[in-house]
Amino acid sequence: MRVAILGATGYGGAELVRLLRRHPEVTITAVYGHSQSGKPLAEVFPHLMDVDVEVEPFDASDAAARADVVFTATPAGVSHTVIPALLERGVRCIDLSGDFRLKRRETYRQWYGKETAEEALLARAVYGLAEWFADAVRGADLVANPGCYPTATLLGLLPLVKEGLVEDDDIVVDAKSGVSGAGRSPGLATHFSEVNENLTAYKIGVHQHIPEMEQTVTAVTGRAVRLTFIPHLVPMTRGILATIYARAKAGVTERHLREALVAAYADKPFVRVRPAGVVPRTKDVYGSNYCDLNAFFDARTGRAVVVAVIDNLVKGAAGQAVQNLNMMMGWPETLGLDLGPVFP
Ligand SMILES: NC(=O)C1=CN([C@@H]2O[C@H](COP(=O)(O)OP(=O)(O)OC[C@H]3O[C@@H](n4cnc5c(N)ncnc54)[C@H](OP(=O)(O)O)[C@@H]3O)[C@@H](O)[C@H]2O)C=CC1
Ligand SMILES: CC(=O)N[C@@H](CCC(=O)OP(=O)(O)O)C(=O)O
Repeated sequence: MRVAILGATGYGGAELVRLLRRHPEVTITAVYGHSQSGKPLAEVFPHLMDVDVEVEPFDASDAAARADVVFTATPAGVSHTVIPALLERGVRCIDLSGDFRLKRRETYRQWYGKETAEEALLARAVYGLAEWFADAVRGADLVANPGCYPTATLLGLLPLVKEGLVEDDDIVVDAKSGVSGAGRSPGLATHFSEVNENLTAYKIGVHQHIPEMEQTVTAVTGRAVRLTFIPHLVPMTRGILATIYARAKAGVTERHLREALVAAYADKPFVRVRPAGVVPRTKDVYGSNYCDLNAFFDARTGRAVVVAVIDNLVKGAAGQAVQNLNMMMGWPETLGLDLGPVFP
């Protein structure tokens, strides 16, 4: 299978190269960039020095001639301008950005402050939360790979709301991300001396992942929900930890909560429900496609608590995108993703 990557000079794109070059069914036939076109990829990323490809300017006809599948790992507002031309030429697409995740154009406009695709194309896109929408992903020609925060949050939350173990009206998600979640472009918000030994909440109540999470809870439960979601920037490179709080329904105990997680992910190779009482940590999944989860019950306040961790660049981006490719192609879900976590 011939694949091309647009945005290969970014963190998500580089991580796709790292994973796909070892994938037994895949050949990377082209990598496209933006401002760094013309350079060898190894010059942009010395850790990929044995990958002998040059970064090229993107052209849809060229990509369609050279690839069966194109991954787009571009900033918000870009992929919706290139994917229609690829689909018209019969190329299947997996988009790592937010452009095709929300079903309503107006919602995207409101939360991203940009334009995106026509609603017919948004309807055609399958939301690639692989553990929950496998059947739809199998037949898809356009997959919207989930956001990093929604991946961790939804994997933890969906089993509880689906089984009706918690009230829908008071869900709070407190999430922390490493700085690579902000991408490679330098900026004041990610400047070492301002991030190091610092901890900050940001985009309180206005983060663009809020409608994605709400839309997906509704898709699974049929019920409208409003989530409080507060992201934080943590002075580490990779990793997301989401702590989800919700009022448990009467009679619900930690055993019920954990049983719901175990049942939801019994045959899912990348979700690991930890033994009772064990708190997942970001280093337990670093560099891997795992999401580690556990549920707890705060009996004093009646709150269910779920802790979920992922590597934002793997399960939160490139790893989940490869998982989606495997499912689209009917290959084993784990192909090319046998990555043990790096510890410590
Ligand atoms: N980082 C993460 O943990 C996650 C990221 N995502 C999403 O994935 C996408 C990529 O993220 P990430 O890799 O972190 O971002 P980066 O900023 O690291 O990389 C963005 C890439 O897109 C290219 N690019 C920038 N502008 C344009 C343009 N106008 N047209 C074509 N290409 C362009 C950049 O090229 P150049 O070299 O010129 O800058 C670079 O290759 C984003 O939408 C992000 O929100 C999703 C989940 C997790
Ligand atoms: C730490 C950090 O800044 N994280 C980014 C993650 C954004 C992202 O991945 O964007 P989309 O999924 O919407 O494309 C943020 O919070 O905006």
